[in-house]
Amino acid sequence: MPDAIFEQVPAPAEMYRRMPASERIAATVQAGRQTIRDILDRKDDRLLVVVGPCSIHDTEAGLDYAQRLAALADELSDTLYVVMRAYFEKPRTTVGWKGLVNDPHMDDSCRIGEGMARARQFLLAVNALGLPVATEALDPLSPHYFGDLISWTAIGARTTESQVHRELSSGLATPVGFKNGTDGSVETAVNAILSAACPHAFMGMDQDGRPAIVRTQGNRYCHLVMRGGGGRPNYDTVSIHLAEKALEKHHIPANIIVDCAHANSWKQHALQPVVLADVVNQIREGNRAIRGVMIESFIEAGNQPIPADLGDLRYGCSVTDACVSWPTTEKILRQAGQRLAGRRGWQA
Ligand SMILES: O=C[C@H](O)[C@H](O)COP(=O)(O)O
Ligand SMILES: C=C(OP(=O)(O)O)C(=O)O
Repeated sequence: MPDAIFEQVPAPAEMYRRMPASERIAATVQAGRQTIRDILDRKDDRLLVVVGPCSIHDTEAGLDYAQRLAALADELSDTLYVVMRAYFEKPRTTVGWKGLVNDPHMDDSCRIGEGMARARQFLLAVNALGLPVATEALDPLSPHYFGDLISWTAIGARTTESQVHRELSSGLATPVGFKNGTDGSVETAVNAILSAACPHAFMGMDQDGRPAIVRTQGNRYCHLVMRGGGGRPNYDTVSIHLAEKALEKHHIPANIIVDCAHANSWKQHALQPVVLADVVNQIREGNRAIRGVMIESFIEAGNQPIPADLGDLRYGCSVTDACVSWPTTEKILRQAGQRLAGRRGWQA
């Protein structure tokens, strides 16, 4: 037995009963998943844009952001397919706040049951706006609690090499983007895509919270997310070209999403617009592999440490990685939309 203390939390089925998804919400999720599959299958030539805060710590500010984003998504829907980034679980390099699910009160009380419920409530509210949502799957049990409300999943750079996350991805109902490793290794993500495409059997839990053997069918909508690493970005033309070749070598569709943040911008939020503009240029120049981009954005630019008194938190400002502000987000997405407008069929 592990040397640990166990506290019970409600089973996923109980949370579904308390917070069910309406038909309209379920339709938003399904439409989100199908549109992303169509983008990956090159049946839809819009650019997928996964954009939103590095992490959700204040659901009120998160919803304020979602309302702004829903309007912008509508405005740009001819050329961009916008999905909100809503990350509730943060993989840390060493230690730090692990996100709303793990510690919803940001005080190390780690009321994980409450965190699951708050994440679910938030996802219901965002999907109710007609805005589909993307998240990172970190804890293998979390998708049981709110996976029905997610349209796109990321596996992070720190877990792309993990068998547990590859198995999990093989059974997710969403397209899954595997990040390249923190050392910049694309091979790690290629191996993850190959693994997750296959059926797996592993230990997990059912919706009633009972231990269960999980048997999956394999997920054929896994793809590569380039986020830079090993001390350098990898969104440049040559790196993208080499990644395409690595995918083709393994007969994997050459579908790439470029993360404009993280090592691609040396975690400097002010560089994300530069990366985005470069990627849009590559697409205008004829690149067909880049199907989407990721941007870390919130209401206020930058980030802030978590203060001892949470009353001192700055509204709408990230408590994890630095984000571009809302005005910058509007500006750069409108520019991307304009630069890609009239180019329908460029990727088909
Ligand atoms: O996107 C978020 C961070 O880059 C990731 O969680 C690692 O953060 P850390 O290095 O501050 O722990
Ligand atoms: C942790 C993240 O990214 P990465 O796994 O690329 O570091 C993230 O997108 O929040």
